[in-house]
Amino acid sequence: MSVTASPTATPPPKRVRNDALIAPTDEEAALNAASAPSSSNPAPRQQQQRKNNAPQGKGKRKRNRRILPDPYSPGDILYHDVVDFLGKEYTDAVLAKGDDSEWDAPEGLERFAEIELTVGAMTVSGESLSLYEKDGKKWAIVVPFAHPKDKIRAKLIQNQRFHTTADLVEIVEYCDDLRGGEGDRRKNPEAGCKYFGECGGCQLQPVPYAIQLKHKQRTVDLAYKRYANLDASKVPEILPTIASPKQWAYRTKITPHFDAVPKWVKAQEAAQQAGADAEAESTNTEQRTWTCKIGFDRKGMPGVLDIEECPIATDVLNAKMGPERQRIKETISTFKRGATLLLRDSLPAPDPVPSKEQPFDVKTFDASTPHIAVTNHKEAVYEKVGDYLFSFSAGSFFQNNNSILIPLTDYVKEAIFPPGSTAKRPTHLVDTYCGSGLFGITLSSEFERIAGVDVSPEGIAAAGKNAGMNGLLDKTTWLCGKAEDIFGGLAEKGFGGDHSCIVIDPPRKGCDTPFLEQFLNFKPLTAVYVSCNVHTQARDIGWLISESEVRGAGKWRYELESLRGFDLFPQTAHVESVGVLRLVGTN
Ligand SMILES: C[S@@+](CC[C@H](N)C(=O)[O-])C[C@H]1O[C@@H](n2cnc3c(N)ncnc32)[C@H](O)[C@@H]1O
Repeated sequence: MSVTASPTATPPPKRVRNDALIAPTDEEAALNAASAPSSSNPAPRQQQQRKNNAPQGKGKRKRNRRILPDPYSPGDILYHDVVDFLGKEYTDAVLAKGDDSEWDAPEGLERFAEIELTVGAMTVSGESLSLYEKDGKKWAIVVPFAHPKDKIRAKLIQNQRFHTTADLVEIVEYCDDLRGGEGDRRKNPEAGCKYFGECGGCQLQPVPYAIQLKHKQRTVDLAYKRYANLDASKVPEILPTIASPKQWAYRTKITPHFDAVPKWVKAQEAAQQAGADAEAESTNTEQRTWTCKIGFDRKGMPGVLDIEECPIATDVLNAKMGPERQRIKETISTFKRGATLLLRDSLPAPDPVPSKEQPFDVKTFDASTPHIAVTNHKEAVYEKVGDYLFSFSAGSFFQNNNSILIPLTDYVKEAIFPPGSTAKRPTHLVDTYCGSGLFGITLSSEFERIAGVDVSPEGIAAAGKNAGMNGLLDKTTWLCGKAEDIFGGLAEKGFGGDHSCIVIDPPRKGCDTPFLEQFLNFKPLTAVYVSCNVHTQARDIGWLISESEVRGAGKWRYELESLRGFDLFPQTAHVESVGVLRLVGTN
């Protein structure tokens, strides 16, 4: 749908204000000084508490303007990047002055000014960091879509604490050190994504894949330095990131969204229909168009970026994108609000669907069966992982990169049963945050019994159904509740810490304290913590290691045996981190 209007009919788009990066109170400034990368950080859980308890009153206006980013949030991670880039000695010295000058950008960095920079480093999220120095003051400029050693022109947008965010105007001189990957369109015009530079999605696209993996290894390393609050001797060297077998066309779920027709467009249509504005219109020569855009968020800008294809999505999803876009464009005027589409890659429903009586048999499975795209949130989706078949409703959680699920689940299995180990073998598995049972089911052949827990009733229903489909009902139990609820009923089901292991796979916010407390009471032989947010994982694992030393009082403790990333999200800066915890000493 395309509609014209007078240029004054709607205000120009406003930039989204990033509240996460507004300046802090004096108390918060002191807190943040402590949260910069340092082994003397207070425990992160305490930090959060102290921030919430910050006194109110005097200087309230300033306080309201200057709110610290939440710990582990993108703003907090960027702040750590900026401090590392400028040098902690330097930022500590500025903060020690206590005069708020860390919020005052040096002269020459006025809003909307355009300046030339040479990029010095890359942030964890894949943006560029450039140094600006004036009158002895050091400042960082954060610009997307540029790479170390590039010479760039940037338009300054917002001054923050020790840094300014900016838009990329142009790359004056490319440096190829971190470029030349398959997604670098200058080198491979037919590869990669035509939306790179506008879409907020895949920050690492031009970077060669081997360097993407190294970047993610560094991200895991930095997360543990910044957030684990552990002595370096207790954090193992980060192992190389495990590559995704598919680096393009891997994503099995995409959710493009769109806005409803704006009110000004509807008002104008109504006026035109009524013929009331005929005279005004005849004198109005400048016309403006509104187009229905269906896609993803634009980087650093409000509004939707219209997307016709997404090269990291599977082929079947890209094929479905056209008809779905057409359907929305034809019916856009019926939407009162914007909405999000769902496109999910699935195997066709097996006929008959496997059951407890007739479980899934991988030998009869035809691997060449063409996939389909499911768009209804409630419809069942089918995915195969190794010898197992999974089903879940299209709108519920399942890992989005099927190509790496066998390496991932095999790795978790080997972490629990290291080849050649003479240690006691666990016979029972507790699959916490189990979703539709991915780990419990794929690891089932190694265990006598499996218990899973998830807060989502849909997830737990799917886990039960999947256990049935794969002939595992007799040895599995699935509980709907908070992760910590599982511990209350384990003993009566024959689960004891001395013969159990735990898989922990929480959402981005990580684990709640009651769960971690009860984990230490249960004391499993091994735990494998899988996480899509390495920063909260570092916090939780750091706490478990430190607290186990206190509680174990020299008799037992947990050791962080290994840490590595899995690349579930190629071309993006996200990493799935897997940490293996082993009980040392008497159980
Ligand atoms: C990252 S997903 C992992 C799911 C599953 N392990 C998988 O790989 O498919 C996190 C899961 O945690 C669940 N969850 C979130 N908060 C929870 C809580 N407090 N207790 C238990 N489960 C929770 C969500 O419903 C979701 O299924």
